[in-house]
Amino acid sequence: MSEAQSYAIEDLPIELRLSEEELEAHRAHVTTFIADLVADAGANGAVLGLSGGIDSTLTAYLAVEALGEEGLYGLVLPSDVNTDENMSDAERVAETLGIEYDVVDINPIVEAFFEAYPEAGIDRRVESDPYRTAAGNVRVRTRGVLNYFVANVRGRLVLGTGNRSEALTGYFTKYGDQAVDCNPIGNLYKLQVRQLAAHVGVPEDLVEKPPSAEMWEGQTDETEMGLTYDLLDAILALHVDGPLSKRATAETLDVAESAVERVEGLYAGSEHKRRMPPAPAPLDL
Ligand SMILES: Nc1ncnc2c1ncn2[C@@H]1O[C@H](COP(=O)(O)OP(=O)(O)OC[C@H]2O[C@@H]([n+]3cccc(C(=O)O)c3)[C@H](O)[C@@H]2O)[C@@H](O)[C@H]1O
Ligand SMILES: Nc1ncnc2c1ncn2[C@@H]1O[C@H](COP(=O)(O)OP(=O)(O)OP(=O)(O)O)[C@@H](O)[C@H]1O
Ligand SMILES: [Mg+2]
Repeated sequence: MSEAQSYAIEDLPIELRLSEEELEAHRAHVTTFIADLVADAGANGAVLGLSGGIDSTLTAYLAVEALGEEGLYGLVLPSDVNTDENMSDAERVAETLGIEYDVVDINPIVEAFFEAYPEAGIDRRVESDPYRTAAGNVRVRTRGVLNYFVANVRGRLVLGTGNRSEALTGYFTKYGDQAVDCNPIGNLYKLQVRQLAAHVGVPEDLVEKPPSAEMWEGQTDETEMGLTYDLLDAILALHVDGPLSKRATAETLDVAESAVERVEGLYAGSEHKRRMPPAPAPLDL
C-alpha cells in the first residue's frame, strides 16, 4: 500500500495468474484433497468458520463440491468488531450452499477472558498495541476452540482457510485461525485464491471485497502489512519461493528494494509459526 509499484502482473516473468485450465486442475486437486482427508480420517464431514471473506467462502464452495452439502457444517462467529455486512455475507454463503450452520456470538466468551485477567487492561486500552492485537488474537483463538468443540461432538474435521501468502508472512494467529486439521487452499497465493473463487462461481462482491481479519474495527490486511496483495504475491513468487535475488526482484517489479526487504522480514520473523514448537535435542549421556 505504502510502496510505489508500476508493474503489471501480466508482465511478470513467472506465471502467477492461473489459466482457466490450471484453475480447473486446482479445483479438482483441492476437492480430491478434502474428500480423501475426511475419508481417511473416518470423519463424518468437516466444520468451517464462515467470515464472509474470500478464503472461507472459497473453502466452503470447494468443500461442498468434495463432501456434498451434508458434509460441511458452518460456524458464523460474530464478535463486537465484525461488521453486520460480513456476518450477513457469511450467512448468505451458507444459505446459497444449502449447508447446516449456526451463528454463535463470541462476545461473552471473549469478555470472560478479559475479565479473567484484568491486569492486562485490555478492555480499556484495546485501541493501542500490544493490547489491540492481543485482544484480536483472543477473538481468533476463541473461534478455534469453538471449531474444535463442534468437531469433537460431531466427529468432524476442522477445515482451515490459510493461503500461501499468509503462511509465508506469518499473517495469522499462532494456534488461532492456524489451529486446524488442514488448509485446502494453502498452496495458493491470495491472488490465485481470488481467481479460483471467481472460477467456481463465488459472487463478484465477495471476490472483490478487501480482505480483513476483522480483529479490530476497520482493520484491513493490506493496510496492516503495508503492501498490496498483488505486490506481496509477486515478491513471494519471485524471491521467497522463486530464484530471483533481492535486487533482480525489485528491478523486475520496478519497486524499491525496501519493499522486498519488508517481505523478507515478514518471512524470517514468522519462521516460528511454521514449525512444531522446538524442544532441546535429546542428550546422549
Ligand atoms: N522467535 C519465536 N519463537 C517462538 N515463538 C515466538 C517467537 N516470536 C514470537 N513468538 C510467539 O508468538 C507470539 C506472537 O504470535 P501471535 O500470537 O500469532 O501474534 P502476532 O503475530 O503478534 O499477531 C497476529 C498477526 O496475524 C494477523 N492475523 C491474525 C489472524 C487472522 C488474520 C487474517 O488474515 O484473517 C491475520 C494479525 O492481524 C496480526 O498481524 C508471541 O506472543 C510469542 O508467544
Ligand atoms: N466472524 C467469524 N466467524 C467465523 N469464522 C471466522 C470469523 N472471522 C474469521 N473466521 C475464520 O478465520 C479465517 C481466517 O480469516 P481471514 O480473514 O484470513 O479469511 P477470510 O475472512 O475468509 O478472507 P479475507 O482474507 O478475504 O478476509 C476465516 O477464513 C474463517 O474461517
Ligand atoms: Mg476475513
